[in-house]
Amino acid sequence: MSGGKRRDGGRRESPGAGNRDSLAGGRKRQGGRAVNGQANNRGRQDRFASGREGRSGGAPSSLAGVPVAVGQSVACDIIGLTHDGEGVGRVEGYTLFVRGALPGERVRAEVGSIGKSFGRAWMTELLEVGESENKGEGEKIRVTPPCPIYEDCGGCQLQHLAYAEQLKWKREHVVNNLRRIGKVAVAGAEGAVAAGDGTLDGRPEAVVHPTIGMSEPWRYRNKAQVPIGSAGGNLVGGFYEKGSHEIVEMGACLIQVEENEKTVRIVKEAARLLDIPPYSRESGRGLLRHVVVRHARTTGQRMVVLVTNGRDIPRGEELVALLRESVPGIASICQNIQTAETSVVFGDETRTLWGEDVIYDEIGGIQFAISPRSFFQVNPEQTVQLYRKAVEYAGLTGEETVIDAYCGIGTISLFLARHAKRVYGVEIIPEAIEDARRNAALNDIRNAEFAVGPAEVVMPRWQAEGIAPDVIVVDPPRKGCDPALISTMLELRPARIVYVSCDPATLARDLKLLEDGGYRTVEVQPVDMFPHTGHVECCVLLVRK
Ligand SMILES: C[S@@+](CC[C@H](N)C(=O)[O-])C[C@H]1O[C@@H](n2cnc3c(N)ncnc32)[C@H](O)[C@@H]1O
Repeated sequence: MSGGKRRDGGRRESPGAGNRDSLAGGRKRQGGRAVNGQANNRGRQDRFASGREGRSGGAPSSLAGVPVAVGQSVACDIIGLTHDGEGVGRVEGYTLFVRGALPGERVRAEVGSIGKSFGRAWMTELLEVGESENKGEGEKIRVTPPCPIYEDCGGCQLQHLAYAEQLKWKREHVVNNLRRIGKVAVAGAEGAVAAGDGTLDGRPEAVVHPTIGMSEPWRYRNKAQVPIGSAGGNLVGGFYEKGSHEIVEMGACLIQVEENEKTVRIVKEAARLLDIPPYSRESGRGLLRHVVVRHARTTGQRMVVLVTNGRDIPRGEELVALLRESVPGIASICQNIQTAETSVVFGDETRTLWGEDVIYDEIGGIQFAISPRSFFQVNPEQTVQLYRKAVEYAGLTGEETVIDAYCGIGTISLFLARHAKRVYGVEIIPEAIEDARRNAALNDIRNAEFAVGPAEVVMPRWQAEGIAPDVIVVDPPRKGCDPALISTMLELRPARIVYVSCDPATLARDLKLLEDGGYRTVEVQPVDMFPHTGHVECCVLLVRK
């Protein structure tokens, strides 16, 4: 498989890489090395033009009171990093988000767009390298991204940041959100008064532990969701270019398990061979929209889901036969029908074209059946760490009643059930609850029961039925918990709440509500479920005051 297309005709230098002395000894001159080719800059400028804040084409290139203009080359100090991996720069007090720059560096950047409160730019030269607090031999902040398509692909944001620094940054990102949005008293937080007795500004401190990372942070994803389109009349499938909906052909993805890479390649080749028309976002025509593949690490089973813009697949039987013949370990071939003009991947209807309607995997000694649309954590190695932490924070003795809200296919519920008297799981996707029930039976777990529906509706019903949980576990999607659910949790008054979150900002917002409602944040464990991306997962323990 070929690598993705490059705009700059080759791998861009990763400035600072290899300059060990300078990292240990603070800032050093780099001699103004150029890092971006002109062609690439133009591509970036196009993308900036579509940004919300400011314009690079058509609109004014300067604004009253803004110290930089579009197209201007400026030197700036980088003082932070956004979760999109952009360096936060300052020019005369004005904020510039600088793509490619890292905290502690001084860079030259070309301004792509400006607005009243901030602008966007891309780094053209590294002027001074940053300083690492990890001063071990050979440790660097900036490293050369190993992925050949990193600069163009929107999937990873932090490959140019050394892995140890990523873990450190993720913890800081969590701390900052808890402090700024959640007003949580975090041990070691700036601006608060630590009394040295475990209190901060008179409040007990929450401890945010170092991020649990991976020893080998590559090839971890067990699920690939690949958009399909066409380029030059050919079917392509790969990734959305950074900041756009243009689909670029991709051969390799270094955070995917190789099995998924191979499965996707076979599906694309088969679709080309059989002339299955790719979907076009612009016209709304064509058939194949997405190829979703999963690989179960412990059983080796593979699943293919063809997301199509309609029910009929021309030469569908031949396609299934080709996949059965060519994909090792294939256990399930499904079709999901999505005809809406939307960026939502799955439609409501899924049917099995061949094999089982699920594949099976195992985490921490528990078996799980996984359906095409069910949520299943994508990094199995780190999932064990996360779930063990959730069980530890739940502090179970075997006598407790536990509610697991947003339970998916019952993963956390079944981990908890081994240590609790009774577990109630609730989840909005019916197939996921079917899986959860099947999974409980598969593992002979009889003290867990599951309900379908919005957690914010089902929990008050349980409350009315007299279910009184000792512990509530929540693991909501990125938008966090529904306010009605938080209110019910506060009324139910469990001794402990364990909050598993994939978004530190919404987590912090919800912790504030829970703290205001009588709970105290005790411990926060960040877990790196998604190395090289800006995402971080957290497991949080709250206790009733
Ligand atoms: C981050 S996943 C967690 C799943 C599960 N705890 C796990 O670890 O596999 C969030 C889950 O919440 C479900 N969900 C989203 N909104 C919901 C709601 N209002 N009520 C119940 N479940 C919801 C999603 O379908 C998804 O399965």
